Amino acid sequence: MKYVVVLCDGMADYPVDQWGGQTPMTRANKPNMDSLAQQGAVGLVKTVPDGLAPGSDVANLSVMGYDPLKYYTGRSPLEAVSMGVELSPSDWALRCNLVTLSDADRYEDAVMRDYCAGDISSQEAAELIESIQKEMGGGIFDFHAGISYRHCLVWHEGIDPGKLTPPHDISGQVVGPYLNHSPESAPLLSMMKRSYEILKDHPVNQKRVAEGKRPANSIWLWGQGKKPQLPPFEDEFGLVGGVVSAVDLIKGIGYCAKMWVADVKGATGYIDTNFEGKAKAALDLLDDGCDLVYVHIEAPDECGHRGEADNKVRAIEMIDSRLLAPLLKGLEDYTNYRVMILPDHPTPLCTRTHASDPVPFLLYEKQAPVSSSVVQFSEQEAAETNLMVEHGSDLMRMFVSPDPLPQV
Ligand SMILES: O=C(O)[C@H](O)COP(=O)(O)O
Repeated sequence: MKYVVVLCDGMADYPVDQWGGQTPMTRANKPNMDSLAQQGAVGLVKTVPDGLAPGSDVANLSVMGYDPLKYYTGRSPLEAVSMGVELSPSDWALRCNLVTLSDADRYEDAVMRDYCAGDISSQEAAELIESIQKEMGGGIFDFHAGISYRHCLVWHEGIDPGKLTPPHDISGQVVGPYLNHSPESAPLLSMMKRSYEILKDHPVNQKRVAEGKRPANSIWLWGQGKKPQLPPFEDEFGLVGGVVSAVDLIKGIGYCAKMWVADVKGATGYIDTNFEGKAKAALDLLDDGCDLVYVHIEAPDECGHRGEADNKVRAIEMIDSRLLAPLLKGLEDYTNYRVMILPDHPTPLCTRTHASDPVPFLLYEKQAPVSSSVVQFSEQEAAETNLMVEHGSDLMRMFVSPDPLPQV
């Protein structure tokens, strides 16, 4: 038996008034997902435990079968592992976004124009992070360049700085009320403010502005944590697992769980990603010996954060036609296989950030189709089956169990 998880980050949403109550999932033309839902077990799963903030870190740990209440130690340390950044037990890792702030006399009065600095390229970002490291790193702080706007700060012998707000939570808002002025966070706030002076006239940004692109004129620090300890996936589930993703967060979880991690050329974390390449990488992992592969697609989440309604629908349609279709075709080489499809959390267009609502899932087995009343794979139809998985980390056990899939 082979197992494939297709994790459509942020895909769930709320009914959109301008669309007559449709959600991106019901508006999208996704015949492959709908066909699997018609023959599979469909329900809702609570991926974000009460008391934890909704994010892909917590939610994907759940879906991978790791209870976040037991294993979650912060977002950035997971990303740091994927970036090859060594963390000692006394190090704190923080996510370091490159963001676009509006011009303002005082840093506190600036507006968060863009949490992703116009989707800055990794190459441009590396030059900016190099300048930041040169001016502010090398002592107890070290900056490490990652992918696009996503980077890492290591605070050696650091402390917990307290509440730090993700920049994608405050798009379009004045940043002042969201800055942490505590003594513990003081060195971080000081570096954020100083970064504006380092970056605002940087040649990379001067060129971006001249090209009509948004400048990456500040770092924004959040997602702090310490080195995680995950039991190997194979020890937990008796299966060799693999991960396909464009983003360090998911690859980092894979590395921490001792899973195989693929690198896909052209995987971008946005709607211009290499959908077909991710499908091929997943099939290659299965052919090379993985029993289970976890394929993560970031695009619907990014479209949600950016309020790009039509692009979010397109992202779902491209997952269905350019990733799921070739994946299912390749899986036909196996006598039997199971597929699980779900988002990790909603990223509603109306809020442009994450929500903790339970999300729809489908479980399908080639040789054991389930008679289902479901017509479309959607938030509403998943709620109507009354199949509810209260503890998200239980879903993986249901998926890989030798027992038949639940009848709904
Ligand atoms: O900063 C990022 O990578 C994303 O905007 C955060 O969203 P995610 O938690 O859904 O990946």
